[in-house]
Amino acid sequence: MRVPVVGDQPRFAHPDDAGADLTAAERTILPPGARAVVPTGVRIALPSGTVGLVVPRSGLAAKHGITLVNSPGTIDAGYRGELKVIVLNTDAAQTYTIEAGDRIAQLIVIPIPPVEFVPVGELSESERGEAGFGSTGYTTTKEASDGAA
Ligand SMILES: O=c1ccn([C@H]2C[C@H](O)[C@@H](COP(=O)(O)OP(=O)(O)OP(=O)(O)O)O2)c(=O)[nH]1
Ligand SMILES: [Mg+2]
Repeated sequence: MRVPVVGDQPRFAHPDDAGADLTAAERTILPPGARAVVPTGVRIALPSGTVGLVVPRSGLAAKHGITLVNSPGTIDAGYRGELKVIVLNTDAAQTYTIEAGDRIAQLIVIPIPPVEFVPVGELSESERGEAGFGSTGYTTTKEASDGAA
């Protein structure tokens, strides 16, 4: 799939990577617990029938506690504005500084089917039914009776 881009990214670090790296266009200082909307300076035109998902980089998350507030961020195919990354410093003590040019997140492009929501009186039955929110239990030792719905 070819995706028109204005700007010099996103870039795949390896040919078979799912995520293409997005870089910060400006320096951003993140004290503990702070969030910021970081511009990337890039605009793209995703093909109809696809969505872009902005997801965290695991290295930044594991080493510095940097994640995304809205993970995954949704890039609509029709969006032509600048891609922005809403970063969050989850570290309790360390300030983290993003420098211009740093890779701060990655963009995954996936196909999505056309969807139409159709009102009906009743839904079809399924094995799960309405059970959720931990209904199958949490660990091998805790049971489903732990307050799950
Ligand atoms: O991490 C993100 C998330 C979104 N966007 C851009 C692309 C997306 O198509 C648009 C709208 O995003 P979303 O639908 O998540 O935000 P909203 O709050 O629902 O805004 P809107 O009312 O414009 O849909 O903002 C980004 O640049 N980065
Ligand atoms: Mg929206």
